[in-house]
Amino acid sequence: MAATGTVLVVDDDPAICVVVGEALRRQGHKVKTAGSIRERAALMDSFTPDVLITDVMLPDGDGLEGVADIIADRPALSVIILSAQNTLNTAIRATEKGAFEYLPKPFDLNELTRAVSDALGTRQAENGEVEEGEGALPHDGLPLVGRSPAMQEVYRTIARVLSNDLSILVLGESGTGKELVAEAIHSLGQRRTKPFVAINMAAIPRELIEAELFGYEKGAFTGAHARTAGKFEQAQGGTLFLDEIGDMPMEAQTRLLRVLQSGEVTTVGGSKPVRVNVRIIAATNKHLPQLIEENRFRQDLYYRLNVVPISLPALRERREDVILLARHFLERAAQEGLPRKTLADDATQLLMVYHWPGNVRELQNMMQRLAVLSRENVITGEILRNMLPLEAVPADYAAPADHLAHAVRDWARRQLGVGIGQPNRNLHDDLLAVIEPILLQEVLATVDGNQIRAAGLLGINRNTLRKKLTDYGLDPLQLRLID
Ligand SMILES: Nc1ncnc2c1ncn2[C@@H]1O[C@H](COP(=O)(O)OP(=O)(O)OP(=O)(O)O)[C@@H](O)[C@H]1O
Repeated sequence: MAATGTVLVVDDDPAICVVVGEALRRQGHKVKTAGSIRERAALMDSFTPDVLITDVMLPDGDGLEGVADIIADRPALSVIILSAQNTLNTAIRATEKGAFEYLPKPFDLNELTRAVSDALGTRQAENGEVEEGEGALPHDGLPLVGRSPAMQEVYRTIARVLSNDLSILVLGESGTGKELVAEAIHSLGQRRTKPFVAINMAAIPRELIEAELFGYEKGAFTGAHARTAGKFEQAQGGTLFLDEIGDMPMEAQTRLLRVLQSGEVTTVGGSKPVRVNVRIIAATNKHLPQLIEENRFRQDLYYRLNVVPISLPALRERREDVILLARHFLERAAQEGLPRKTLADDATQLLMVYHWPGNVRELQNMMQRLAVLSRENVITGEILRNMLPLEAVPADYAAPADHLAHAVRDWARRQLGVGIGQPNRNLHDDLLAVIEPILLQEVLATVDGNQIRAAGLLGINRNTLRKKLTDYGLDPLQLRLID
């Protein structure tokens, strides 16, 4: 059985307290939250947590101060430090204070829930409570992976809507995770014990949308053999996810608006309205204001749905998440029993340069394909290139060193072709005369003309650098100005 315990979360950002608190509660932990050192101290008088998660920058001081004393008082307590000051210094300080784990902000919720499970597992193992082989704790944290600033913004908004029923409009290209966000809001929110019902407007014939949404009476149309409840009734008490709302026909929009205003649904062919209580989350990859202008979407419905917008960034706009996601999908495949695969450096490079028109869905499919089909356990750039559709590799893609190698080969062939057989060629020095000044210029410009630092970066001594500058006629002071 997975270890559960008591956790105190200290962070002055209420959104973080809510999201972290909910994720941990879902795993069966008992959680309390505090927003300052003072509140932390007050709570710790009456509540004995197994794990303390604390931010460093708190409104009334440094969250790390006092941690060593707390640990001295309660040796069984595990402390996890969160910090937005992602410096080595903070990490070192956290370790010196005896923290069990240090997580730089923005952090991945899965990583945090895993750290809590690990802390509890270690603690119980030390106390002899865990039987052999039971140490690995499953972590079914939040399904959303990503730690880019854009995703942190998404997490914050999700946290703010969990305790209310405001309508939400999720915007983003296909495959960015709109449905996943809707599911997360439902499963973490106050309606989680009730149904989550999804309907995709683009996947249903236009003439059937109203019957699907609002239900129909027996005999309402050919084939309507019995009264059938629509998605609204099916979602009673829970959440209704209206996917691809931009594809909803105008007539259905009018009817939807009426339902949202009145809170009552009347089936197609029926006359007796039924009261419904559902939270609406709509999603679209279309630009609704444009559709409004073209009279294809009702403005009043737009306002009704767009109470809280959540914009999901395209994957190419948050490249820092690509590798995290790729590893997540490979790990998931491994947990499903497929061979465990890792990514070689040149494979990660390739994943980072690709523009992902199909967003996270495309990345997920690609990783699943690799997990199933590749015979190698380490995925190299070569394997990736062979397995990807041709258009997956941009035509101009090459690692920077490949470009240079190509240019040098080209240069050498030209030089050898022109005047071949001439004695006393000095190709080595000629090549250096082409590339060396460029290297010197770039390095000096980066360090603002500072020759000591430039020599350090180049790995040559300062006198050698000065001599080269003179030989090439380069003025370091002017190089400061190079952009
Ligand atoms: N941040 C994420 N972390 C983990 N998995 C993700 C993430 N975003 C998307 N996915 C996965 O990618 C796939 C596509 O996501 P989803 O269906 O939610 O996208 P969508 O924006 O609703 O797409 P569409 O507009 O085509 O309906 C799903 O399998 C989902 O689980």
